[in-house]
Amino acid sequence: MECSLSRCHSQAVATASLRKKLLLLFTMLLLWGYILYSCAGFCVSLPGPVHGSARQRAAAAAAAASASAAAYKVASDPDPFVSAPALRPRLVPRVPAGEVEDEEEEPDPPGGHSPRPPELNYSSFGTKKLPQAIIIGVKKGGTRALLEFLRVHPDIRAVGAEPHFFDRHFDKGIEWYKDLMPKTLDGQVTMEKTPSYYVTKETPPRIHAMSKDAKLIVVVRDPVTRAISDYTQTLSKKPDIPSLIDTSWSAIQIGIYAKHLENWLQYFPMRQILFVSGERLISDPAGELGKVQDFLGLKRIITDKHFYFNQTKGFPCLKKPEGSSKPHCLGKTKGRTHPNIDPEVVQRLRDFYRPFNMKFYQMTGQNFGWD
Ligand SMILES: Nc1ncnc2c1ncn2[C@@H]1O[C@H](COP(=O)(O)OS(=O)(=O)O)[C@@H](OP(=O)(O)O)[C@H]1O
Repeated sequence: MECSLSRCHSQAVATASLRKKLLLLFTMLLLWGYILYSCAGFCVSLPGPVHGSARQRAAAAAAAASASAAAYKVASDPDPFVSAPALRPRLVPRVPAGEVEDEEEEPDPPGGHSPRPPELNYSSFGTKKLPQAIIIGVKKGGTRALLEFLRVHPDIRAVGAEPHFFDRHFDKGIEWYKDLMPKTLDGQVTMEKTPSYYVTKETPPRIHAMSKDAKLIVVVRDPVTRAISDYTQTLSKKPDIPSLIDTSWSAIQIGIYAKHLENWLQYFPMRQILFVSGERLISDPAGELGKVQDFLGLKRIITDKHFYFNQTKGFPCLKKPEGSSKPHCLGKTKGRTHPNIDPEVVQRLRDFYRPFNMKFYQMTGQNFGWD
């Protein structure tokens, strides 16, 4: 079909302008799509200005979600504070050494990861990895407090419940274990805590076979107080436990830290094991957390400003976990009132542990001040 020169020209101009408009519209659509895609994942609950790369921001958001989930858990606890158990001086339960210890009383729900509101679910990001760092002990040392405090760090992702893979579920295979872990982005550290690992002979070679570079963290506490804490927990479940000090009782054996350390040193060098003071974790949580962050090769993000001392609970709590404005104390099974133990019994325990403590100080090069 023919057209006049001027008509053809105006048609050509109209087509070109329409093309331009369409191109502009398409570019805008693309841009909006990109912005929406980015925001859907990362913008939902960033707690405040977060600096750094997109990856760091994503990591910060993931940690915020984790901390927030922990706060949800505590908020749903009907009684966040302790109640005094019956006093049972002189009683120490007798349980054969090596018998399976009871579970932590307030793990996260089965399935491992902390409960997390759907809009804060970042689990689709990253990949599951085997842990690079494990809190291996000790039972009643303050392991839950350490893990919950560490979870504030944007570069730490941890499974909430105790997996007990290397001591109880080893037959389930390494893939089962890996599948319990939360997804992580590059540069984030995957962690778990199972306090019974420290005293289980099979565990060091098994962890070594998984990774000879694994970083191991042990929260140690005065073995006398630790034993009483363990006893208090057993008492809360079985009020009729027998009354005797018996050094073969596993709760007493757990406190012979030097003996257990020898097993670990057959597989791991001392530089790969960090000993956290359970006492300082209470008196100076930020100081202990500083050392742990250094050990893990992470920036010191968790500092004094994250903690406050809750007078009612008598323990430090998280002031404002990232992603939440609610303070976060551990639940009622953490920081229980201990029964009054006969001073004679306490003295016997002190005397029993003294030489093992000295050996432990010597092996670690640290004086924990328990005597
Ligand atoms: N911030 C904070 N809040 C509450 N409790 C704290 C805290 N820091 C350390 N602790 C001490 O942790 C003790 C329990 O240790 P674990 O978490 O290792 O216990 S368990 O082995 O997992 O059952 C627990 O022992 P008990 O005092 O005997 O209950 C506490 O003394």
